[in-house]
Amino acid sequence: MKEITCIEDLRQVHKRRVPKMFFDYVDHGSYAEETLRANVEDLKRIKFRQRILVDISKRDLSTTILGDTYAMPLILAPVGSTGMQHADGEIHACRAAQAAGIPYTLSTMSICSIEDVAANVDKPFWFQLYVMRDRGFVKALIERAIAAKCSALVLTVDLQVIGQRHQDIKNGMTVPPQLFKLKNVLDIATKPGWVKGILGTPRRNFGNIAGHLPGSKDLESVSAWVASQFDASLNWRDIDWIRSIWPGKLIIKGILDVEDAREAVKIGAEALVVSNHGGRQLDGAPSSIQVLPEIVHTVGSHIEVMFDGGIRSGQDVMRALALGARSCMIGRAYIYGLGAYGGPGVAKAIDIIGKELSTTMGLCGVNSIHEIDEKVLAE
Ligand SMILES: Cc1cc2nc3c(=O)[nH]c(=O)nc-3n(C[C@H](O)[C@H](O)[C@H](O)COP(=O)(O)O)c2cc1C
Ligand SMILES: CCCCC(=O)C(=O)O
Repeated sequence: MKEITCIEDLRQVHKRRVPKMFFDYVDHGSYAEETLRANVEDLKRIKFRQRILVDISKRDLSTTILGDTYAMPLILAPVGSTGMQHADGEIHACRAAQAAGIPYTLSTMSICSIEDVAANVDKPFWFQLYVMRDRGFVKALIERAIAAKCSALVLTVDLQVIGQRHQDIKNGMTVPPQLFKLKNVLDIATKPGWVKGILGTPRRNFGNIAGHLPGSKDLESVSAWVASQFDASLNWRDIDWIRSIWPGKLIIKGILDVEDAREAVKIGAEALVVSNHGGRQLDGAPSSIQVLPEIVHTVGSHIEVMFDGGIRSGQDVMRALALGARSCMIGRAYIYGLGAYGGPGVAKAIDIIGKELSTTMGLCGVNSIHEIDEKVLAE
């Protein structure tokens, strides 16, 4: 891994080592991918203000997230099917996050279940909830997260219907995935390391939602499956119900609009994540960074504002913090590391971003996270 110097290097190795259908699932976005591209490009356009001859010998990346102290303002985002990128991927990613001193969020759509992860890590992790039609099942999921001592509930609110990902349809990324489609068989045959890993674990199907998957002989497109299982009627009034079951910290993920941010404050969420789901849902939505300043300006003193979308470097984290985010989630950046090298690859991704952030702070003349504001940006 010595020659891996940036997240793009991890992406290239991921692409070589993991079957195309799973790499594409990560790398792509919905429809024409305008929002996916805008996330990355709009971040890159933001320029820093270099400052010199400031004592930057004692830089400290530590910060608090929802009152707990972490090594840096970085969170591993919930990513569905992580365990198909690398065997037991969720356990490896969670361990890497905990070793680096940052939070890990387990998706409802994970391969390793809440209980699998809890049994294999030392500290609490966060749980991301998708609200399905079967409310008894949703209640049971929340109760499982409580039993596993999850320390925050991340309620994702931007996927009541799924934005189409063209590549997934072409690749046979159905529920379950069509591994035996001829072009996938030919491709998978060239990825022996991945095959060995996956055959070596019993965890190869969605671990949290057994009973809500198509029968063994049925195949459903992801959109048909989401339409049959997810609750499109979910609305603000349901949050009280979730609150009545979940006693802990609640984070609303998937906010792009100031009015919605105000609602999140009104219902008493502890945090919100400014997010367009990594350009995988509403194509044509603004980039996350475009809407961040106004949301922070409006609700930032009432609720903790987190950010995700397009972060591929520590420079990008600095840009989001400069525009008012308190912390950033990364999705693809750590999954590229996982697909490339498993747990050590996730550790590498976190390390790369942390070092880039530290250097960027130094070159902007800043020593601590709470000093970062728009003064680190060029006019
Ligand atoms: C492959 C993949 C799967 C995802 N699955 C979920 C999920 O299950 N739940 C969720 O809330 N967000 C999910 N997301 C969105 C991420 O949590 C996050 O918002 C997004 O990846 C941030 O953008 P970035 O990848 O540019 O960092 C997924 C993202 C990717 C790339
Ligand atoms: C059915 C949702 C799958 C996970 C997800 O959120 C995503 O692929 O973006």
